[in-house]
Amino acid sequence: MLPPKSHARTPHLVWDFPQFWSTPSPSSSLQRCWCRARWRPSARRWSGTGGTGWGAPIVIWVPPPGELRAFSRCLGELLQVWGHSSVRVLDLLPLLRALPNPGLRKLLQLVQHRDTFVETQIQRHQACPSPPSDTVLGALLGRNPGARGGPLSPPRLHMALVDLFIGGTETTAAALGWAVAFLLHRPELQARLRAELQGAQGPPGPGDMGRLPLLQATVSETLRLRPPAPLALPHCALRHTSLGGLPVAAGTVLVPNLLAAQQDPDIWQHPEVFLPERFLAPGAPSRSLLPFGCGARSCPGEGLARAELFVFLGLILREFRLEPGPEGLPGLRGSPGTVLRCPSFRLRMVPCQPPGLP
Ligand code: HEM
Repeated sequence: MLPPKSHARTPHLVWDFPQFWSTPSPSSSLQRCWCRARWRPSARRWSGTGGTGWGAPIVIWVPPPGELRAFSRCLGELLQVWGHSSVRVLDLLPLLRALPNPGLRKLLQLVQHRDTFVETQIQRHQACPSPPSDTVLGALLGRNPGARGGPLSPPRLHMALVDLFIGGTETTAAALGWAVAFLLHRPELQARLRAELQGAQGPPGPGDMGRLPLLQATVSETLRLRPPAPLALPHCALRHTSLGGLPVAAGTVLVPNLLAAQQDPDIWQHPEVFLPERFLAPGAPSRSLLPFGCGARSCPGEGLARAELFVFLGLILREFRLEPGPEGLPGLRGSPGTVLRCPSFRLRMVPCQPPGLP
């Protein structure tokens, strides 16, 4: 239901995701917002202090937990309904929008909920007496002199936040779910990963990717075999061109099939098998790995998503042995949709001996 992306370059949001990610916690207002704020029922708002000794206390607005949970549910549902065939078909045959369509009606209700939440957040931030400048919202509002690009106009700001929420939540969560599901099927690989992690100094951080090659390969292989956005986003050709020798007329909507490309037997050996080791072999076709798309409009969240997956998976595997739950091993067939999710499953997380203890 999103309009196809035009390749005419619109001003791109520029900020450094890894930098936000790696800012040390006590001085990061992102952390401050989410971790140090307190809900004050009498005032019906969250407040928190900088608390780092470097300035006056600040008051920040973070939505109450119930509101956040409802928003998170709304995003999950929205992606599900958006991926439904009755809604997807409208991208290809827009005339069908004139006919009654319960899926479309539900989608529009969810979009309304999403927009109200985003708008409320912007207003809360703007009403803040001393808004933090080094949050994503602060940067988009042009309050961070260190961030490139000026303030965004209100509609652009709104859609930029929507893009971040839609693009940045379910995708990464789905990839983490898939990684765990595959590792339940390969306990011996889990043991090798744990050995790699326990041989490293301290818990994994985003800067450790080069030092933990098997963990990094596991993230890549998960993104290859089950790309969370299997059909990326539709793109519209602005002029006549060709692709792989095939003519493409101006106005054609192209839907890249990343799932199929990443299982092309001409490129990947045993393409349907979960084999992180393939990325450790010399000559691995890493350049053909495209879970984030490619080109000028590829995913701007790639650095953040890779860092999140690397760190979260590493922390889980360092501390726990993962074993199947009472229902046995999880299925590995995804349900089609905008985001390729694994079927829900239960597992046992058995604490491991902390590294360094005899
Ligand atoms: C494993 C996690 C993720 C995957 C697999 C993924 C994948 C993708 C893909 C395939 C696209 C479409 C690229 C194209 O059209 O060629 C995309 C677009 C986008 N993603 Fe991600 N993404 C992930 C995480 C994130 C995160 C964490 C964020 C932000 C916090 C994000 C924000 C966006 C945005 C804003 C777009 C639209 C870009 C544009 O229109 O130019 N994504 N993503």
